[in-house]
Amino acid sequence: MMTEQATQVVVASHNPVKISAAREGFSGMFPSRAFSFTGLNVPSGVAEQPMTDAETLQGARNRARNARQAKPEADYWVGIEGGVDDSGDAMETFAWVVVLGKHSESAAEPEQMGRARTAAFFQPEEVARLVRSGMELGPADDQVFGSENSKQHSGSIGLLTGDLINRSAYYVPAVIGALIPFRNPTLTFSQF
Ligand SMILES: O=P(O)(O)OP(=O)(O)OP(=O)(O)OC[C@H]1O[C@@H](n2cnc3c(O)ncnc32)[C@H](O)[C@@H]1O
Repeated sequence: MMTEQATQVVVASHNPVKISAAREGFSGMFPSRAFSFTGLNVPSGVAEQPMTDAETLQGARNRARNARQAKPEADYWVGIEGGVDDSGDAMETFAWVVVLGKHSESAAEPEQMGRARTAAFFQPEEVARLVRSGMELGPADDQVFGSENSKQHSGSIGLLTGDLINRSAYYVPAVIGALIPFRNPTLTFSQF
């Protein structure tokens, strides 16, 4: 009997919160399929701390594309980029998720892709001030909360909610959202 090969998903990061969010999102959307997940460090092509919505989306897209270039034999490539936007009256925090599917052989076939953004929340001024002065959000959180490497555990959202929602759980709905075009292949979603 032939054993079915697991569908290979490359997550463009070694951050365990991103890999576990991808795992939950894919298995939730496609419960009957077997997946294997690999983390891969690739350039995001944007600043270490993206400061606008557009830069954050660009980082997620670049990560997914660079992962596809580095591991073309996989089936899906996932770029997750956390960012902030300080253009309003306070510093908003969110992340973008971009999922790319296998390139079709035919040039006429559009690229398979999906994107979604997390919900947003606002940083307290104590953290925002440090980020405005050039610190990344992860280290700024650690300084304010006295934590260590929180970006790979609770994340900002976990520190601010007493872990009611941690960074991984916070990313799961956006991974699910980015998989909508793959779950609805007969519908048309715009390219980006
Ligand atoms: O190894 P990579 O994949 O780069 O993981 P990262 O945690 O550095 O993540 P990002 O590049 O996506 O995020 C840019 C910076 O913003 C921080 N950040 C973004 N969203 C965050 C969140 O929800 N909680 C904690 N830190 C966050 C992050 O830790 C970085 O310092």
